[in-house]
Amino acid sequence: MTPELKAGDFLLRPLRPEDAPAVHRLVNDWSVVRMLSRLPFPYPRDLAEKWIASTLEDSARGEAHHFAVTRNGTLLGAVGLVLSDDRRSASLGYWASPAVWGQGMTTAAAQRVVEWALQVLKIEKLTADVAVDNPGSSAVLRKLGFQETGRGSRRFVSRGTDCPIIIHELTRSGFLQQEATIQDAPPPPPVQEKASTPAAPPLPKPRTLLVVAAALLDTQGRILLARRPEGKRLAGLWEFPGGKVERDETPEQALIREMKEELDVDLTGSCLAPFTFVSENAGPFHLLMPLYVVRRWRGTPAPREGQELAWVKAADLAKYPMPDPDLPLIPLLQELLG
Ligand SMILES: Nc1nc2c([nH]c(=O)n2[C@@H]2O[C@H](COP(=O)(O)OP(=O)(O)OP(=O)(O)O)[C@@H](O)[C@H]2O)c(=O)[nH]1
Repeated sequence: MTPELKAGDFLLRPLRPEDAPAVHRLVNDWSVVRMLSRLPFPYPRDLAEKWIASTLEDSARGEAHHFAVTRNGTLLGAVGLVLSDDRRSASLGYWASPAVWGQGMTTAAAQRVVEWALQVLKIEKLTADVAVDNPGSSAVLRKLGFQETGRGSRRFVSRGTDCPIIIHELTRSGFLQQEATIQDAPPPPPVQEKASTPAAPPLPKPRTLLVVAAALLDTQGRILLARRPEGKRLAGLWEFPGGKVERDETPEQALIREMKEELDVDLTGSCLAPFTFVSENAGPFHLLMPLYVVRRWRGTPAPREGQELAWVKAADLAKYPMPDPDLPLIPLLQELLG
């Protein structure tokens, strides 16, 4: 199902039947509809209703996810993803009310949907087509890290003719690389007086981030997972509770602090059994994450930071989308608890 996502001031949510008047008013505008290949102009009201109904069916089947972009309850545009049959790639599309053009809304909303698609749906490749006379839309895609991969032509119903288009693509690895480059941009190289052999482009500098996490096990051998809340990096993914080790803290002290802050449980004096660790590229940093197994604690885990909690059987772990670095932990926990 299509979730609710936050992007700054904007709430992205599934479309609803009652959005039809606003969708019709915003799309039935030549400056908007001329850039959307499949829609006629004028745009009839019943098409808005049919489109919204189809987005709900597609979402229930997991074939597409369309989001209404709203601010303070007002619908201002939409962002959509249509998945391929094998669910490994998707095409991205969007439109926005001209009243908010140039304010960064489309970039913010599309960026959030792209992150969600790559991180939560684990999509490998996103594509987007843009009419050549729509440079604003190409600029949005470039800001999201898309690259032009080709040119083509497509029939635009509203214009009654074929129009040249630019095909753009963003791969999951390209997205991760971009995240790393933005956060760890190395200083510019010193200017060289004489050009010798051309220097290889600088590799992003890996910064190792030490994060501790715990697999809290209940008496039935279920593991506690927490879902990262909207607004945090990797929002929507399930992970082992924990957090960054602060300066002057041991990993165990950090774990006790994080468990108190996040779950209001007290691990003081509990057996914190080192189980395994993650050492993986995690985009903007290299993640080093010791994972402890903890079977006893004081208190009942409660979501103190707006996260959702779930007690999950080892066999069901793969049903909960997790950050990529966590994936190798799943079979290890299944072996421990199997
Ligand atoms: N706690 C935890 N973090 C994980 C896991 N897997 C994983 O990639 N991470 C990453 O490790 C980093 C941990 O940072 P965090 O945001 O939880 O740490 P924190 O509680 O100190 O956060 P704060 O800086 O927002 O207060 C995040 O980038 C997170 O995505 C996991 O299983 N558990």
